Amino acid sequence: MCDELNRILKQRELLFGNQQCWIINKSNISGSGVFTNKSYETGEIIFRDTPIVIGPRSSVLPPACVSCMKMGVPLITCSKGCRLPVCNSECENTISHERECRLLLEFSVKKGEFWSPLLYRALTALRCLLVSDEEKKLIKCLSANKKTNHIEMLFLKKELLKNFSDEEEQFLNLSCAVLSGTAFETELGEGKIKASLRGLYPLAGMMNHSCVPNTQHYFLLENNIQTMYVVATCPIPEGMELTTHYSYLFWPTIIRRHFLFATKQFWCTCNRCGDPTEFDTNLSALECNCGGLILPLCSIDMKSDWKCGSCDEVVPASKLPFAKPLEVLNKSETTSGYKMKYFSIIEKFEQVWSVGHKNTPYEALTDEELENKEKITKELIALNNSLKLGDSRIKGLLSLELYDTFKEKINRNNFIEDEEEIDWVRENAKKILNIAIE
Ligand SMILES: C[S@@+](CC[C@H](N)C(=O)[O-])C[C@H]1O[C@@H](n2cnc3c(N)ncnc32)[C@H](O)[C@@H]1O
Repeated sequence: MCDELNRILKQRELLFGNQQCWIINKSNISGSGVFTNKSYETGEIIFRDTPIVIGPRSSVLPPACVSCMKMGVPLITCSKGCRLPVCNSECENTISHERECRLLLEFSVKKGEFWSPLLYRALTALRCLLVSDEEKKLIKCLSANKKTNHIEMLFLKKELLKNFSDEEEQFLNLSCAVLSGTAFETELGEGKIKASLRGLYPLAGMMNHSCVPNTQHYFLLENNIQTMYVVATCPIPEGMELTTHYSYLFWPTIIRRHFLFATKQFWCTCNRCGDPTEFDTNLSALECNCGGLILPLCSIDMKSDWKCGSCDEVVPASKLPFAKPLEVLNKSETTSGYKMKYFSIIEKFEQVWSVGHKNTPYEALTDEELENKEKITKELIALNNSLKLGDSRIKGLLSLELYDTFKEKINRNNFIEDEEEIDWVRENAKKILNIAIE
């Protein structure tokens, strides 16, 4: 399997002019993974990847033109009867749309006056039928979600009158499972109005998950291809496995692990998940009535007791507020009366993203509010560092917020403790986010 993958991926890479500095090998984390062939510095690009297919996500989201993927423009129904939304006749006549349009017509799309949201949501899976034979082989090598009964198949069957052949049906089912197991979310569009898409990036899709990943990625539209760049977030020695993350990294262990299980069907056992204190950040802790912190005795055993580090109170798993951990995400107070320390972290993030923006622009802030924004932004950057997340995207965004806070302080001639820090923070944001900053 690794040999076949290396061969096809290498050929693909040459097609896009990259130089191979990675290899697919057996992984100690799970199955196969991507390994480096040389060492990398923080911020260095490791590889570029291009999607086998890209298109709408299967969930309910505002639609975009299926050709140019523009959102927020009036959409019309393709006049040839495929019932997909396009924004004008030019988009209706692109080569890529004509191919999928023809395919849909071959399967006899049910008649209808308007474009079909169901076909729109199933389109990315359907596009898998149109890829080259070599790319079909690649799809067959990628990790598939174990779930069956894919919603896209239901949508297609509802909107098409003709049946798929057994071979087509099997490949479509597999494509749905691979999309759900391996696709990356991405956005296309200008300004704030962006279409939410998913793309099957075969090399990046071979990277295993870690809650302390050593890479992050960003997308650039190059020659009309939504290209993914995978970058080192810390120094990576030659031969090391490259890891990415499939869950939000500031969630506490119990939530990350349940999320990974719900979406990708595995229980993560990385170093961070195995450490009840999450590298001394206590991000997972519950606040005890005595003022101490309650932590799991074994953080990778979902049946483990939890214990307060100050008063030694033991909370059995059955009394924990996590009967349904993912529901905890929507509540600030947990049902059993214990508050999660994590909620104070969410509050801080919310403050950082809102103060200085929208209803409270920088000019309207009091000096005290400005100081507070600086303080909590620095706290969150420190938390990023304690969690060993290196030059993560969040650190880049936080650095940008801190830089804007410093700029406002300079405008006001307010005291700045460490003037060199301003340049350092600006350079950090620039480097991590790959953007120009004045
Ligand atoms: C995108 S694939 C990664 C490549 C995969 N290892 C392979 O051999 O095809 C994702 C799947 O790999 C496995 N996986 C990834 N990271 C993992 C981890 N940290 N622990 C356990 N399994 C993991 C899970 O089965 C997951 O659904």
